[in-house]
Amino acid sequence: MPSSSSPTSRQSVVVLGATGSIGRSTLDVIRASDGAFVPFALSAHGRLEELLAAAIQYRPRYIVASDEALAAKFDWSQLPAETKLLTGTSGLQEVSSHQEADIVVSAIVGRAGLEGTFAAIAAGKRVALANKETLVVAGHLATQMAAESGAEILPVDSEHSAIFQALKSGRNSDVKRVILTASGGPFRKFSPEQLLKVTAEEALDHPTWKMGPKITVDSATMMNKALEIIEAKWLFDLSVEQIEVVVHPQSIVHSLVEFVDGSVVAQMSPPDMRMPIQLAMTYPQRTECPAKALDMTQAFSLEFEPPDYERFPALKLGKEVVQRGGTTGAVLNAANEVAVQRFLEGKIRFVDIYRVCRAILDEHPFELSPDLNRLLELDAWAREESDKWITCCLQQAKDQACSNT
Ligand SMILES: NC(=O)C1=CN([C@@H]2O[C@H](COP(=O)(O)OP(=O)(O)OC[C@H]3O[C@@H](n4cnc5c(N)ncnc54)[C@H](OP(=O)(O)O)[C@@H]3O)[C@@H](O)[C@H]2O)C=CC1
Ligand SMILES: CC(=O)[C@@H](O)[C@H](O)COP(=O)(O)O
Ligand SMILES: [Mn+2]
Repeated sequence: MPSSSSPTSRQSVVVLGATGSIGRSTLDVIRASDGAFVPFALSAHGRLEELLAAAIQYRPRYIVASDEALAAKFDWSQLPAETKLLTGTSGLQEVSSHQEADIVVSAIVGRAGLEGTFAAIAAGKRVALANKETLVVAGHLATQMAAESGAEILPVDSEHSAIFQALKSGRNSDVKRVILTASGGPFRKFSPEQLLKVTAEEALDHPTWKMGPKITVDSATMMNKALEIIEAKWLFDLSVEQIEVVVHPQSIVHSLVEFVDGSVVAQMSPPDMRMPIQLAMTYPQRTECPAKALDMTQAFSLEFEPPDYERFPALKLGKEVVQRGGTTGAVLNAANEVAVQRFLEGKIRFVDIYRVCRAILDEHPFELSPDLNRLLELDAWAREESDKWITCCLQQAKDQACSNT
């Protein structure tokens, strides 16, 4: 069979978060697939004009406007007759578990991605998972449910896609460790003093990837790599000792796997998410991709350096959460989502993002075996506590106590 062959039958694709960075790249992949993939349902939250335009272009069976209040005010008169409008979380769940949906691309950002992803897992779908927060918050429940339902969780996150590919070189029992690459973000070379003053605009200027604002700030704090350590644990059933991080500023080597014989297998491609998105959809097949391949006729260099845990303390939280488990992932994720948002609003400093996460993790009522309801309760609790902590810190800053630390 030629390597550029398309999947044998048409696959109906649900794109949760179709208006985001991953969502738009997914639509590119679908467009380039020559009909091998067809959009079955598309969701959006705030960008309803874009959702409507996509409905007119792709004529999916469903669109989901997840913000019910916004959806109620929007003019849907141009919606094609064959496309049905659903709203809210129940709409996300309905399309993700629909019997005619083959693949669910989970590309909503943050905890908001959980309900749709869990519905897809429960229904036994192929889940092309970009929403790493599902595994950070509830990795033990998601993987257990997938084992029961027969759902396949295929990584979209570039590092995890690389590990998934490199693991094919040997037996899982012969893996010594996986090494996640990190770009180091825009502040890789900044001093602690410089980090005190960085702006949201600077944090949003990622050196190698164009992504949504939340993950871009996570890359700048290196919280993204902490979340990816947790994600790797659940995707590949690894112990904390088996996960390492190396800084690789070019974002060409997407990650590496070291086997017990000392051989290290890496996956390389230019930084373009369409490649891992497509692979998660076509696997085990590989097909031609709209993303460019590496040009090995040109000179280029690859650098690697150890991460600096002092300047980027958020990175330590990944291993801590893998070690402690239980409720820590849900609490860390919620505190981080709030802190990133407040940083983007100019309410707290860049360095305060870690401080909020540390404080809320330390004060939370730890439990070892929470169910999903309890995790979502703690998510809400951690959001409230994070905002209280920030308010208190801002109050103290007025007396210099916060800004001098
Ligand atoms: N971008 C990337 O290259 C990578 C992203 N990821 C992960 O993929 C996920 C998406 O990231 P990215 O595409 O960058 O993010 P974006 O911010 O670009 O897009 C987020 C998407 O989620 C939707 N959304 C936002 N809030 C809600 C909500 N409360 N309920 C339902 N939908 C909502 C948005 O809708 P709308 O725009 O209409 O408001 C949008 O479609 C994240 O989990 C991220 O960590 C992982 C690896 C790489
Ligand atoms: C594209 C992707 O997978 C992102 O998660 C990316 O890795 C972020 O870059 P950092 O390595 O800077 O976190
Ligand atoms: Mn990544």
